[in-house]
Amino acid sequence: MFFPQLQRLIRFDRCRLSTAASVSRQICRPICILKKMNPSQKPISSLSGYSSITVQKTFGNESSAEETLQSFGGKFIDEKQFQSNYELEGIVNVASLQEEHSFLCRSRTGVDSGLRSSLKTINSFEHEGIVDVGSLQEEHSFPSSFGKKKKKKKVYSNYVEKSPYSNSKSKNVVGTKNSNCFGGLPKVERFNICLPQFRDIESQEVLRPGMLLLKHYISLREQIDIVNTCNSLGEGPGGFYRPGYKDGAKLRLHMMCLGMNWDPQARKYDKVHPVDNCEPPEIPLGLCLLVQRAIKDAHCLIRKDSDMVNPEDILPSMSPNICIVNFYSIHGRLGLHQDRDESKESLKKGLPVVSLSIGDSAEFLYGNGREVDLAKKVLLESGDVLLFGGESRMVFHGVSSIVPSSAPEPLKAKTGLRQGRLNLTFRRF
Ligand SMILES: O=C(O)CCC(=O)C(=O)O
Ligand SMILES: [Fe+2]
Repeated sequence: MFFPQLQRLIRFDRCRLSTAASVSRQICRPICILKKMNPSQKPISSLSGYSSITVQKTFGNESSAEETLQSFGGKFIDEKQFQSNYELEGIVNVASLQEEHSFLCRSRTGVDSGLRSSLKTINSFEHEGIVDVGSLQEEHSFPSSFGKKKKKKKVYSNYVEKSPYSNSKSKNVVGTKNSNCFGGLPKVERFNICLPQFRDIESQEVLRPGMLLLKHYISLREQIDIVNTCNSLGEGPGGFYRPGYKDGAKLRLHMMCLGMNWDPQARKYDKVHPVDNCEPPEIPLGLCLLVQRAIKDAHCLIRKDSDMVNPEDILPSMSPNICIVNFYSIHGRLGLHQDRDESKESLKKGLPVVSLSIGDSAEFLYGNGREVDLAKKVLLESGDVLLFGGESRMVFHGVSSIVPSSAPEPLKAKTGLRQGRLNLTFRRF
C-alpha cells in the first residue's frame, strides 16, 4: 500500500472516490461499508483492519450500484478531500461496527450501550473531521475521562481506574459507587485475567508548558503496522541510510525521511535524498491521522491541567508534512540539539514536533541548553508519544541511551524488529 508502484493505483481510486461520493450524494445518502481486511495485508493504523470502503446507493434500483474504493491509508486522498467530498453523511455500517466494536465502545465508558456508543463514536469522529477507523476498531482513543488530574501530581490516571483494560489498578469493586447495582454486598476485588501491558495508561504527563508525554498511547496493533510500514518504505528508494556530519563522523542511527528530506550535513530540508537522489516517500495518511489524534488528546490533557481556555495557545495544532524516522541500535544515541530547520513561520508559531517511540526504550534528555548534566531525563517506551511545541518548541533534546531488550515481546515476535528503537518525529515545514 505504501509501495511506490501502488501509488498509481491509489491515485486512480482517489478519482473514483470523489466521483462515487458526489454521484451518491445527488441520488441518495450513501452508506459506507468498511470492509474487513485480509490478514495478509498490512495496513497502517487509522484504517487498520479495513481494506476498502464501499459506497452503496441506498434505495431503488440504484442499490445494485456499488463502488469499491481501495482505502489502504496511503496518501490516496487528502484529509480535506475526504471530509468535504465524503463526510460520511450516510451511516458507517452501524450494524457491523456494532458487532465488532460495541464491546469496545461500551467498555470504554462503562455505560454506553453498543449501538449508542458506536453511533456516538462515529458522530464524534464525523464532528472532528477524522474518520479514524483504527480507533473504532482498536479500543484506542482515550475516553472522556482522559486527562483528569490526580490531586497531587500532574499525572493522569482516571483512564486506568475506569477502563476495563486497567488491569493492574482496577478499582472496580462490588458494592462501591462503581457498581451501584450490587450495593450492600461484600466488597470483592476484581481479578484481572490479563496482565497489565499496553493499555495501562497511568501517567499522561505535562513535562513542561507545551511539552507533553502520552504514555503507552499507541496500541500494539498500531505499533506493528508502523514497524511494517517503516520497514517496507525503508527498503525502497529514499529509505534508511546512515547519515554523516560535515566532519565525516557518522550519526549513531539510521535515518529515513518522509514528505521532505532532511540533510543533517547541510542542516536543511531538500526535495531529494542525499544518497540515492530519490524523492522521499509520502507520509502515510494513517500516520498523519494518528499524529492529529495525539495532538487532540494532548489538548484534553492541557485543558485539565491548566485554567487556560485555549489549549491551542500552549500546543498549536499541526498537520505534518515531514517525518524523520530514526532507527537506533542498542548502541545508538543522539546528542542534545534543537529541531530548528523547519520554516521560520512554523517555528514562530511553535508548531509542535510529535515523536512516536517504538521498540526498545530510550533515555531521553531535555533541557534549556546543551549541558547533559543539567538536562532532565525521561524514559520513552514503546508506544509513547511525546509532543513539544509552543514555548517548548525549541527545547534541547537528545537520546542518551537505548535500554536493551526492553521492547514488547509480541512486537518483536510479530514484526521481527531488530534490537533497538524506532522513532518517528513529525513536523510541519
Ligand atoms: O529519537 C528521539 O526520541 C529524538 C529524535 C530527534 O530528536 C530528532 O530526530 O530530531
Ligand atoms: Fe530532534
